[in-house]
Amino acid sequence: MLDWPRSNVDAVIVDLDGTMVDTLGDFVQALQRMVADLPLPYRDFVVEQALVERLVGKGSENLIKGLLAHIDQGVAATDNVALFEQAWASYQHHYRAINGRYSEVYPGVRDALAGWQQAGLPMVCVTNKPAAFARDLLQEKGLAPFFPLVIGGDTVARKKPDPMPLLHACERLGTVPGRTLMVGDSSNDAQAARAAGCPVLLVSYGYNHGEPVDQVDADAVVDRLTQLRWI
Ligand SMILES: O=C(O)COP(=O)(O)O
Ligand SMILES: [Mg+2]
Repeated sequence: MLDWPRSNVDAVIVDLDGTMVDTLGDFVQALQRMVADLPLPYRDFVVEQALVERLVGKGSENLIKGLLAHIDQGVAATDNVALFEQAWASYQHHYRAINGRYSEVYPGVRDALAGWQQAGLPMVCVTNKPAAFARDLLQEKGLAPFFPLVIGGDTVARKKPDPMPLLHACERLGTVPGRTLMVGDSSNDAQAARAAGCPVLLVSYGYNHGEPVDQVDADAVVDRLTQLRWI
C-alpha cells in the first residue's frame, strides 16, 4: 500500500488513457479503419498495438501524424496537409463509431475512484484526448459520475506535458496546485504536474510512450490505484 496524508490533498486530477481505461484496442481499430480510407501506401498498412502504444499520449492529431510518418518513413506525411486533413476527418468518424467498444477499465479503478469520492475529494479528468471523445468514453464505462469536469486535449490552447490543462483544472476546482494530486501513466502527466507544481502519482501499467515508468520523475508509482491509501 502507498500511504498518502489526506490532509495534504484537496482534489485529484486523473488522466484517462492508460490510467483509467486501456484504450489501445480502440486506437488500433480507429486507425486501421482510417488507413483503409487513405491512398497507398497507407491503405495496406497493418496497425499493430505495440506501435500505437509508442505513439499514443500526446493527443490524437499527434498520433495520426506519427502513424502516417511511420508508414511513409517521414517522406510524404510531414508536410502533406491535405493527407492529414483527410486522415483526421476519417479518424474522428471511425473513433466516434467505436469509442469504448475495444477498451476496458483497468482493475481497481472503479473501487479507487469510489474511495476517493468517499474521502470527499473532488475529481477532474485531464486527458489529451479530445474532450467529446473523453466524455463519451467515461459515460460508456460508467465513470462519468465521478467527473463533472472533463478537460480534453482541445479544451485549452496547450496539451500535457504543458502545465496549462492542469492549471486550468486547479482554477476550475478552486484548489492550489501544490494540494492537487495528479494521477497519470506517462512522462507527459509527470512533466505537466511538475511544471504546474502538483504532486504526481503514476501507475505502472499504462503506456508512457512504450517506456517503463521507473525512469520518470514522479512522487510515487503504484501497480493499481487501490494501492493508494489516504491516512
Ligand atoms: O489521447 C492521448 O494522446 C492520450 O490521452 P491521455 O492524456 O488520457 O493519456
Ligand atoms: Mg495517459
